[in-house]
Amino acid sequence: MHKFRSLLPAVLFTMAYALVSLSVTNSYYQLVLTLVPVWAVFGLSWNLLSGYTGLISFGHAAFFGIGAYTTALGQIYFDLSPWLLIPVAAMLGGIAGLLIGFPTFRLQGHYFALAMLAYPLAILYVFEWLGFQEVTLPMKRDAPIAYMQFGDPRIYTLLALTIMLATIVLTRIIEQSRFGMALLAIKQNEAAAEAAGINTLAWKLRAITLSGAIAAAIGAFYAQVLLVVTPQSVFGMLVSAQALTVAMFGGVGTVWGPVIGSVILIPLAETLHAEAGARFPGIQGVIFGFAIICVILVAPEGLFWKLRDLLRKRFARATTTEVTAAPHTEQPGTAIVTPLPVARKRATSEVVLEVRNLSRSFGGLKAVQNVSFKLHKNEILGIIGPNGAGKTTLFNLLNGFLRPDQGEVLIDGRNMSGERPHTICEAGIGRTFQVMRPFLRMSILDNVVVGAYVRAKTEDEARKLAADAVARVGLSDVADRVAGELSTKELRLMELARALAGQPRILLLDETLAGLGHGEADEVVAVIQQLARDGITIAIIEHTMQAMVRLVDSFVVLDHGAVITEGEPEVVTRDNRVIEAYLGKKWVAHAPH
Ligand SMILES: Nc1ncnc2c1ncn2[C@@H]1O[C@H](COP(=O)(O)OP(=O)(O)OP(=O)(O)O)[C@@H](O)[C@H]1O
Repeated sequence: MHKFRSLLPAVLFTMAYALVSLSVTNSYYQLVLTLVPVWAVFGLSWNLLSGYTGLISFGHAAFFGIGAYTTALGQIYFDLSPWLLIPVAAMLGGIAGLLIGFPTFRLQGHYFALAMLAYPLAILYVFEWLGFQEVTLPMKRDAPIAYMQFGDPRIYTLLALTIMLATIVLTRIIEQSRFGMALLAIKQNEAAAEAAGINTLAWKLRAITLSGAIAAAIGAFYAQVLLVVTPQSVFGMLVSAQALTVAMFGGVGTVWGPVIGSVILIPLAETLHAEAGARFPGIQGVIFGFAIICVILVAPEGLFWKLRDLLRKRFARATTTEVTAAPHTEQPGTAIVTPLPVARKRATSEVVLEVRNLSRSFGGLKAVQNVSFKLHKNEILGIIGPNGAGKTTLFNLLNGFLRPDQGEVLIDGRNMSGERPHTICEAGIGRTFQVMRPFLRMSILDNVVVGAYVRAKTEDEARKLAADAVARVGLSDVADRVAGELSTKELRLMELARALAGQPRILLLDETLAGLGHGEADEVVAVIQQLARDGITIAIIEHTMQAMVRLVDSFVVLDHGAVITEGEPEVVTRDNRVIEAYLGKKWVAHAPH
């Protein structure tokens, strides 16, 4: 019911648009009315990949053009109906997406955007060499319906609107599913998403396949509307720019963005082209360029988000008095805190994680050298060492962010070194980060849901696991707040909950107490102790020893990438090599023995 209600504005908008377009008789304006939903769908296809994952594509014309030529050539050479050719175009667009995505997703950020630029340009020249400079679709006056060649141009508008509504519904379904959540998580922090068990490459490939299919389908329909296809008009730079501009102008990462962008920009550009195109050729390009500059300056994420933020601020101001007058509720994070110290299951002799001779260098720097240790079930192991000792690099090797140059990581006796982070997460290892990696625009609960997908089969199960994890760290009261508004302590607890939601057997905590005040650190320590009591095995990196001495069962001490000693806290804290590594040689003489 809720899902249906969220589609209501789109349905009402489409119906109103259809009513307006039915009353227009001028064929030029009718064409403009058809082009608005056409470019909106193209923008929606771009949005599905770039708006949700943040991987900007400058080359969506590749898919659009493949679709346009499929329907044109399919009719010329095989006399097939566009009703069949449009789905075929979608399939070819999807395959092209997969083929393009596989090599190109190896690149990040600007490199990805630039590589995407190359595809439509390359295909454009191939089509020119092949002699498809200007392809005119054959006229089929005898079977206009079978060949989608309607005498009444309003039918094209209605068809374009139907495709637009279908794309909006599809995007909405994706948004509210594990697919959409995975894409948003990738956009905000790909490494954190991967560590939380999301197979980022697989989701990105699904996104580009679907995006390519939609772009090709609408390209095929566009060819059918214009009845003539040239390489420039479907593979050209302006076409790719059009997808990007309508989505960026209207708002990225929302179904409304491309629709708003199209409704405003397309009639503007088309009217100017008709009125002044003869005197100022390429005036559309100028309009799109100008629109991009305006958006970047005034509303970098697009009109939709700017308006939404303004409305929210106004609404928040109107309700401030009510909020301050509300009765004081308990502070977040306090409910679960129990006094220290507490009895828990002692570490057993069962080894759950074994590290054997692990090494990793960066150029000439040996960040981790020949490190070996064992982590026993129910143990809390502290990994300490001065700045640059190799602690975080060690965790990155354990959870698959880095491949070791040498050595093995055995989880329950199985060698997992070199596996991808989401696979290691699936095997039962959760982790948090020294520099926190929240998904800032998402609520606490949604942040944690992302971590639950690795275990949950259904959306409901994921929500339940996430709610349990949020309760375990004491954040239930603030679960709906956006992560960007949280304090350091709440963010640390949220990261802990995200790792917990995947029901790990082993947790790797990287400086979870960093940046916390004294009382706050005690609260987080209490949560960690509770997790250990619940049977989770923990390895925790910490810079300072004080907080750790009362928390851990044993230490591994690193210096210059190598283990200098290991053992119980009482022994390790008196070790001369440890004192020397932390305080320097001159302190060794004064150290109590
Ligand atoms: N990706 C990288 N490329 C090059 N050098 C790196 C890289 N990552 C880490 N290093 C270097 O490896 C060494 C170990 O770094 P690491 O971050 O693992 O230490 P750490 O013990 O976690 O330190 P800190 O307590 O300051 O976080 C440092 O000298 C660091 O500069």
